[in-house]
Amino acid sequence: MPKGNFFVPDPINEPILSYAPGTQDREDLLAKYKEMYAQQIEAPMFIGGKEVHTDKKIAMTCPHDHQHVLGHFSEGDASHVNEAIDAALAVKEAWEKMTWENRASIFLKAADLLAGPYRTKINAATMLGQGKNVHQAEIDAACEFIDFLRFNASFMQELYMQQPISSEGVWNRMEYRPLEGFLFAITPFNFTAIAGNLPAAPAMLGNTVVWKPSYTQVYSAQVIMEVLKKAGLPDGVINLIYVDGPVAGEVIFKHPDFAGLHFTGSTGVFKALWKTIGANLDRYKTYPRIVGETGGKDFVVAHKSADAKEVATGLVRGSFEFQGQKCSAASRAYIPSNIWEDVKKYMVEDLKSIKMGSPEDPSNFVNAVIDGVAFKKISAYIDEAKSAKDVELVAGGNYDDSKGWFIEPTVFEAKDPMYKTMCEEIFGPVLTVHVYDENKFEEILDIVDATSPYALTGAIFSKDRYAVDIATYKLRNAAGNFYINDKPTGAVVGQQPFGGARGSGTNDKAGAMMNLMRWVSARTIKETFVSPTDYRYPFLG
Ligand SMILES: NC(=O)c1ccc[n+]([C@@H]2O[C@H](COP(=O)([O-])OP(=O)(O)OC[C@H]3O[C@@H](n4cnc5c(N)ncnc54)[C@H](O)[C@@H]3O)[C@@H](O)[C@H]2O)c1
Ligand SMILES: N[C@@H](CCC=O)C(=O)O
Repeated sequence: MPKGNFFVPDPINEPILSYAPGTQDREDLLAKYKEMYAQQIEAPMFIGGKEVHTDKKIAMTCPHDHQHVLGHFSEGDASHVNEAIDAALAVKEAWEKMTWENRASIFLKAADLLAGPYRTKINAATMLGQGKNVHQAEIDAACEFIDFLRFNASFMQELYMQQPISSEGVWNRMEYRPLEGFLFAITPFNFTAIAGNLPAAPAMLGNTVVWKPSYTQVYSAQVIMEVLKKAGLPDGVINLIYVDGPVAGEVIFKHPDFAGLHFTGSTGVFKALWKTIGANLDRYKTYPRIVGETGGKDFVVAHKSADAKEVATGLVRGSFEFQGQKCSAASRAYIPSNIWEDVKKYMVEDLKSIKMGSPEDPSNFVNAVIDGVAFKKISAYIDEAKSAKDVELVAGGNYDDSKGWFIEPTVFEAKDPMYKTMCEEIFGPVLTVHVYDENKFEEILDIVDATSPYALTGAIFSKDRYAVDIATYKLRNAAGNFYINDKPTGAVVGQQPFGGARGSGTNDKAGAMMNLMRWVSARTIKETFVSPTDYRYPFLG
């Protein structure tokens, strides 16, 4: 047992490597990419101590080269879900008894493995399987994931230090127990860091987890599991299953030991899961914790005092990095009439210079969208907008799925601020701009606030401080992450804790102590040093 108050190393954000031409880092990463491209892997599920292969093999392909197979993963069924739950419950007691510093140490080691020997592998896997360019892979799969692990260890320590006061003769203590039961982590395709963090954060606090990633993120999920095992994570603490969502849900949400859901994905799926959990409430031993970070329809509003070049740059990066497949991506913009022509000119110039293609060529700013389903959905929005009345195509608008799922960064101008692509989450490289009368700033803020059911991210560009102040107040419920004179993407762990409200989620802020608090159930312990031996009140004599 520990004899000392231990402190984890102070976390600092993992430095982002530049991968500039001529650097060794770039050479190493591209060599790893080529090596992995040429391989074929067989990806098993990880249940308890076992690598589980099944007869049902599903191909993993590259978004930019959809006929190229990276390997196959084994799909499981309800029996594997049950095995994963049993494995999680079997090791629960041993894992929650492990001292917190030993749990922390495993995840800190995983962070160092990712920062060092596994950096190229996790980045290359994310480029190949999810279609990220070098920079987007680096800020996600390496840096953000490393930050989640290191900062969460520090937040865990801080959480444990929150203790009640004690009065004379008494020692009050707060014990942060893991939840009673197992947790279910369901993760999206678009961020390797989120996929890793959703099972890792509750596990760090002593919980055991069943983790179901998106089928289009399995390739990098394998690397995550490899790293966690290499770091010493005991078997059964995180059980990785490749099972269809509804099949997994059918087993998990009926299980009496289901204790919590850590979800990131679309709003529709999250609402359906919440309803299922509600309908099964009487089956559970405890009230399950439900954390979900979901969709967005993220905005950029410019004031008439804004700098047109800054706005255009914020829009190009905020809307089109990773093909707009960020929950935070700018997808609706409100530009005042006095600067629109300049903003348009700069954006069109930038978009003409943008190259689209394979992530293997780091000069390709834009790569392919994730899969055929996304391609069809996004291109249908584009086709509809192209033929809509009062909607003008400003840039892009073409797409091609002959080799990969490529869609040009596309900008529309809509006269109606409530036009469909101003309101609905498209989750692709499509930005719609509404140009407003430069003297109707406050009116446009009301429209921004009322347009969408989401409230994830948003930005105001302005040189006028009164305008910044008004927007910050009027849009206080319209975004969980609000940016002043910056694009609405790229939150950094420890700096901009991330999450939205309204239809965008429970806003438990990934990468903050707030999130960790959802994975513990506190027990208050009062110890009296000298117990009373007379029931009578002293003043009664
Ligand atoms: N707010 C955030 O922090 C955040 C971050 C990343 C992505 N997102 C959102 O995620 C979405 C994109 O990711 P996606 O396409 O992977 O989302 P998705 O909702 O399609 O899938 C997310 C996960 O849910 C699973 N799933 C789907 N239906 C299920 C069911 N019935 N039962 C159980 N599991 C089920 C999927 O297999 C996947 O693992 C966008 O809406 C985006 O805004 C939000
Ligand atoms: N945290 C990321 C978005 C995650 C969702 O896809 C950002 O801030 O851009």
